[in-house]
Amino acid sequence: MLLGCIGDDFTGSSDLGNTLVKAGMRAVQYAGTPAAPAAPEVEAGIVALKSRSLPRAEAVRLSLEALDWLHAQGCRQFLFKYCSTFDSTPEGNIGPVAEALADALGTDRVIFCPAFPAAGRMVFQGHLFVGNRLLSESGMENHPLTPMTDPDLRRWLARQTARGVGHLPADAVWAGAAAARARLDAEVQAGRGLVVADAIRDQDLVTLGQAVADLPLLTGGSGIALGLPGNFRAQGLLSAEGPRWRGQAGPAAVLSGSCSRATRRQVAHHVAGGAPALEIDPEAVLAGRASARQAADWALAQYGLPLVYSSADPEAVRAVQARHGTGTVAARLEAFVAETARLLVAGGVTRLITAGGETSGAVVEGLGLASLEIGPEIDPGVPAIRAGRDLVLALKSGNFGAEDFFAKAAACLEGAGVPA
Ligand SMILES: Nc1ncnc2c1ncn2[C@@H]1O[C@H](COP(=O)(O)OP(=O)(O)OP(=O)(O)O)[C@@H](O)[C@H]1O
Ligand SMILES: O=C(O)[C@@H](O)C(=O)CO
Repeated sequence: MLLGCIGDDFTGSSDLGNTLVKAGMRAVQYAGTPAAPAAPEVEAGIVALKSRSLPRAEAVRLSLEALDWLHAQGCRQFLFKYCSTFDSTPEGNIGPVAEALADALGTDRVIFCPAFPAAGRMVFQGHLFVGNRLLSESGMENHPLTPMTDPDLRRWLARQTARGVGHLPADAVWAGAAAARARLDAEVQAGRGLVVADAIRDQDLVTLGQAVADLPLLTGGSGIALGLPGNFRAQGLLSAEGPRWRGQAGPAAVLSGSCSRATRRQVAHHVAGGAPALEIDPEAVLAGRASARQAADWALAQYGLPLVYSSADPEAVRAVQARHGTGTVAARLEAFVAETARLLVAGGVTRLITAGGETSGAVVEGLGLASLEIGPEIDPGVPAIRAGRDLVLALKSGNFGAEDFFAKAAACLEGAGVPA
């Protein structure tokens, strides 16, 4: 294993796997830190944690445990993957985890770059944009767990750490890898070792990857990995064969707990197209009036692509959270969706599509899946995944995917459009 990655959620980790596989690296995603060694052919290992919304001491502990395992697999470089919308609270976890990893690896310089231009995320003048809106006006200000109310990443990161936060501006990145590196080193000299880097195009991310090729740690969204396979290839370290993947026939279903704008549009599109859809009322789950058994039985009885969803608009989410507490609602809905997934797979579903990072994490953990082989891209940031002999998955980040994502994913998982 060459590259060791730690993802702070499950969909984000598969997004990173997608970037690496597209660039020709063999990537496997692990659900938590594995107990056993990795298979020898794995070139990039991604330990997916569900650490984005945990108390920060726990997020740090889990991340360091993952680092130890990746280190033991022989990794030469490490990447901490967080969300392209920098999802975190003023308490963390991005700053504290990055600091702990940097200390463990003995480095005093770390770049932070969530840019993912293909999904419309760009960093300029230290500010994060989603499409042509600032992060704080993109809908992310209403996120159920990590509302992002400040688009200035330097200011947001500074709230999470006592260390100096610096900036690597776009003009230094555009001047090439050597200039970008010189600017990074200058920031470190000035006492600002945690450096937010601008990037608005894929090429900027490749340049950044080249600029930090010799550093043990980098952090960012999946885009920050764009240049890394090239770095390893230039050293003759990658297999010429590249990744392999095969599709899977059989019944399919969609589970969505994501309340993000893109998911809500996908749910609306699916429903408007007349596909079978079952809305889950969180109040009914909390009161024990809706059960996973009922939801799974309903889905297993449908023709076409059934969708079970609790996705709701921000007002409805806030109302239920105010009545029961954010953590309680999330925990109960995630347990519900995990149990539904178990029953669906036990009932014969072989293609499972999940929407939402926390939701997908709950499903993968609930199904007890240990390692996921990353396959071809369905939509930017979302790959097809093989999770076992008969089970394939698509774990969709809340804000990713076109309107017809669910149907498209079901077709891709079956093998449509996938090179033999
Ligand atoms: N109707 C609802 N009311 C309140 N909370 C909900 C509702 N439906 C889902 N949730 C909870 O909201 C959270 C949504 O987070 P999740 O990470 O799954 O989606 P997301 O934030 O859109 O995705 P991502 O993290 O990939 O951006 C989950 O904890 C989920 O259980
Ligand atoms: O980076 C992203 O936007 C995604 O991979 C993700 O982490 C969303 O949860």
